[in-house]
Amino acid sequence: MLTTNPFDDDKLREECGIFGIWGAENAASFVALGLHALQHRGQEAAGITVFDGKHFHSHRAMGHVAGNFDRDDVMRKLPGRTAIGHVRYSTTGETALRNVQPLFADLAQGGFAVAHNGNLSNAMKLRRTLNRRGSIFQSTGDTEVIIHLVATSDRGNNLDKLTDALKQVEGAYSLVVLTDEGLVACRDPLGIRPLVMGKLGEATIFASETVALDVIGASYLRDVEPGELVLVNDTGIRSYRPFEKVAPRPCIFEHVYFSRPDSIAEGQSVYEVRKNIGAELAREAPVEADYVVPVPDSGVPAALGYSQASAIPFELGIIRSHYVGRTFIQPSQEVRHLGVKLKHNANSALVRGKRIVLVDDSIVRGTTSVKLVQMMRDAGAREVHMRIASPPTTHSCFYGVDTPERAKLLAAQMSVAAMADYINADSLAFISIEGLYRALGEERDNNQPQRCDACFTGNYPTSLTDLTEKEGAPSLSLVASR
Ligand SMILES: O=P(O)(O)OC[C@H]1O[C@H](OP(=O)(O)OP(=O)(O)O)[C@H](O)[C@@H]1O
Ligand SMILES: NC(=O)CC[C@H](N)C(=O)O
Ligand code: SF4
Ligand SMILES: [Mg+2]
Repeated sequence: MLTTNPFDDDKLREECGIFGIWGAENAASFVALGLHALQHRGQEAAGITVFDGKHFHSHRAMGHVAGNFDRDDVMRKLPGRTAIGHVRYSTTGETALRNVQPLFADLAQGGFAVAHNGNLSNAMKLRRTLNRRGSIFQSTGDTEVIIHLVATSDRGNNLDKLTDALKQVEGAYSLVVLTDEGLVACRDPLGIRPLVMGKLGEATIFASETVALDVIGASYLRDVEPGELVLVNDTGIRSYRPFEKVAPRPCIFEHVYFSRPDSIAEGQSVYEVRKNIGAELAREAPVEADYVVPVPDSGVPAALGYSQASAIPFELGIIRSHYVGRTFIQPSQEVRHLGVKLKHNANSALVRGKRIVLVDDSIVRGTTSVKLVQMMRDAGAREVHMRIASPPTTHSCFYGVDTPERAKLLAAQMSVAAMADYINADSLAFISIEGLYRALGEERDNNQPQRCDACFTGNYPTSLTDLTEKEGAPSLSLVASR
């Protein structure tokens, strides 16, 4: 079967970025710019769908936004005042053109286009049911089940059909949906993935992160609320809350790694939070050293915070090449190792003879840490201490981040002491889950955590129907397995 299941996938990637705009001439150009600012969220493929008042037009392509949506011949074919777009890292369904979003279908009531950030944890089950009822899928991903549920809904208009569909899915979704009734933006009831709303003149904009508003000079209005559907069309902007209200569980990893540091996430500067995490880490896991060295780029703000709180000078002991993509997207373990070497190099003149604290945001497989600790030693560092600005990543994500299966997560296999040995560091420490919440200005409620932190705790905020069916085990075993 060509359909891939997220739990079979061995690659480590990020998530997706979405963007939608209503009411601007050449809407597609704004989407292209917005997607460019969201490129860090997905580098496999990109797509834009526009509605010109009569017809829908789409262009979807493998690769980056630049190189596809900076071409006149492509942009000329995307006319209209309303558009949505997507940058993709696959979580369900292979990296192939048929899975590139926005997905589009001509339904009985008209065209329907959707762009999705997140992952549905019961997509495989829904797909099997829909298949049995005669649905013919064009893609192998999770998102298309939403289209089939809309297509087969007996409700009246697109908004009601969409609501009906979303009540049947489980997991994480931030969506922008385009129909001839308007542009709809929505977040799942737990608000696991982000989605913000902005304004540029008369135009209304939705984007995964505020950096996508900045790039086009739009102002931030507010977050789309968990469980909210916002419909924008020529009659105005209307908000709907069709789901039973539950306590939100936004993804805590957005603050640690995924979002760009210049974004404002849930009202907080991502950069400031990362510095706070570094400062908490310095308090929780101090060490005597000569320099605090960040693992660029993502470790930089936390390292600054660590340095400021510990009064150990911040220095660039590792220089990163800007011409190498993320290590994430390399297909094999061998190439991934090579990727890390290509990407980072020691600043030997600085680190020789020094005691170094290396600060990174996370350890997933350990590939980066093993390489960089050795790189510091080869460059003559006297001691190498590793500090990580998140708790040990012990569990996989099923909500739109492509972490590897549990068995491949270093922290799922060994203790912190064993990990220190494995990466050959003089010491290794991770921030505690409580410290991470403190950096966000909160105290973790252990009975009802304020956020999704499942990759660190195993406390998944939804059922994981597909995983449970695959493993034949109740998902509660995961919840209790911390
Ligand atoms: O333990 P590992 O399996 O090596 O994964 C963890 C590393 O991967 C990410 O960095 P990456 O280099 O992919 O991207 P970045 O440039 O955004 O930091 C993350 O920031 C860690 O450095
Ligand atoms: N990373 C994501 O948000 C991916 C969206 C969707 N699940 C896909 O695989 O295309
Ligand atoms: S499992 Fe981790 S990465 Fe996934 S949504 Fe929860 S906190 Fe975020
Ligand atoms: Mg990194």
